[in-house]
Amino acid sequence: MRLVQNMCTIAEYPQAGSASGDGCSGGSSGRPRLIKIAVVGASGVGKTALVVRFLTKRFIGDYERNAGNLYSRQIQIDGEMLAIQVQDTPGVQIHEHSLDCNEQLNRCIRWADAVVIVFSITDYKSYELLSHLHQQVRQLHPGNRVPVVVVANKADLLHIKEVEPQHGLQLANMLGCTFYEVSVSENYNDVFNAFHVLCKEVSKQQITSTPEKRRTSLIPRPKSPNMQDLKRRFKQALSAKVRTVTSV
Ligand SMILES: Nc1nc2c(ncn2[C@@H]2O[C@H](COP(=O)(O)OP(=O)(O)OP(=O)(O)O)[C@@H](O)[C@H]2O)c(=O)[nH]1
Repeated sequence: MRLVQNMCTIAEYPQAGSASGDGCSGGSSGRPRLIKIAVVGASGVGKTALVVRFLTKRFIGDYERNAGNLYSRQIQIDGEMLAIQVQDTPGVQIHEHSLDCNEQLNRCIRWADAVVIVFSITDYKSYELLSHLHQQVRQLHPGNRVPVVVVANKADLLHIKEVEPQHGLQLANMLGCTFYEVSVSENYNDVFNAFHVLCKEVSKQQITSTPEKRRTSLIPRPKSPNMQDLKRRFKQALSAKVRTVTSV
């Protein structure tokens, strides 16, 4: 859902595509490194609430349907300032046993360095979407282990739960994802931790795959010139020249 109230603390970008596309700007240019995160899941599971909570620490319960907004924030991780962009996405649905993914959602997933898949413990259908969404992420990033975090939201509504949090954990483990059970409405720390862990993982990946690092690990360093050898060769060349001159 989209925020009804105007959030001036958050820089909002008009289009996901307008952001720097390499996912690793900054570094040598002095700008903070960029980490792009897409938040996906069924409608009404609390995606916007989660993003807003992470960005502003506040829980705002009044939303209208989300058209897909991009927000940004800078956070410090392990002493390094990182620019985080979070893409909120419209809710997805299952259509005849397969994911009803529109091009906008696919674009967001392709754009992202990491993905948060959200479901609500009060909505079994949103839980069923989890493995479909995970598969979609893997398909859109072939050969690339994009970090994925699974967030089970609305933990404060245990009395109307349709999914055992334990089942969410088991499925996330099976898919190789980190799992967080949170209540966006009641707890900021769990929300922050989920994003923090994700950012750390992406950051680690970016650092180990920067061109400079790759180049230095692949290309052997040229040997430093051996001065003794150079002197010997210079002497040889000189004496050959002297020999030629005296023979003339
Ligand atoms: N009780 C409770 N309500 C929550 C929590 N998180 C979100 N909500 C409520 O759930 C409703 C849906 O939240 P949104 O953040 O708009 O959900 P969404 O996934 O962005 O929805 P779409 O835009 O339709 O995709 C809102 O009324 C929120 O106030 C939570 O942790 N606990």
